[in-house]
Amino acid sequence: MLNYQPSVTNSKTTDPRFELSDAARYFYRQDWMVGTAGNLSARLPDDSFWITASGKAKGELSTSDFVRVTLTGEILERASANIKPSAETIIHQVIYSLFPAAQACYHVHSIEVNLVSHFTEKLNLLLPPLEMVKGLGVWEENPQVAIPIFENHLEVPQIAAEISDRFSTQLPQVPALLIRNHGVTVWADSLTSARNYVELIEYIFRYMVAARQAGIF
Ligand SMILES: CSCCC(=O)C(=O)COP(=O)(O)O
Ligand SMILES: [Zn+2]
Repeated sequence: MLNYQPSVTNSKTTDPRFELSDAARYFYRQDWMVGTAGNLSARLPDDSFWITASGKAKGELSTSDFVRVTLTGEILERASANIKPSAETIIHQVIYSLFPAAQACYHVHSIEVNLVSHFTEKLNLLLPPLEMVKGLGVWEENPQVAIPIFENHLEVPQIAAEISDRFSTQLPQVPALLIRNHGVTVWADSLTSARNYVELIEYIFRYMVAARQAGIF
């Protein structure tokens, strides 16, 4: 008997839009991608990337809710002409251009991100020296790790330009950045790692909010 594998199985393993949709549904259920908030992308071997279309409910994405764009933002593929790439695509372009190893870039909005973004007025937010920081790639005893913070300008290209300018001269210690009153963006060398980074960062932010309430940090 022929061992028939339906083609959908094959495309599910090779087309990152399935994993991006699953991740978005998971983040939605955590309250980190409420409504249409946030955007996710995955880089392809030709350096183009699939990104969530703008204004789509992130808890119920399908493969037609993505746009394939180049590193300069040119649209290559979409289900129909009225589907637009995320309004924040230019931030993903900057991340993929600055970090050639990045294969995925995830941006979510949680309550904790917005709370901790007020814990300092400086350009960097010091993270507590938790064991969890190792999951972000810093294997040090008592790590002193800070996450860069950017202002939430109305014009997204201005946010992207400030990220590009700052990171061109000073690389971040961890693959993550905060936009004040807005959200967090992480990048990683795989979709699985990007999902883990979001979870780790969200854990650290939850800890920071709870610790501040308890007068610890
Ligand atoms: C309701 S969230 C406002 C826009 C935003 O910050 C975001 O992450 C979602 O924008 P998109 O265009 O990617 O849907
Ligand atoms: Zn956003």
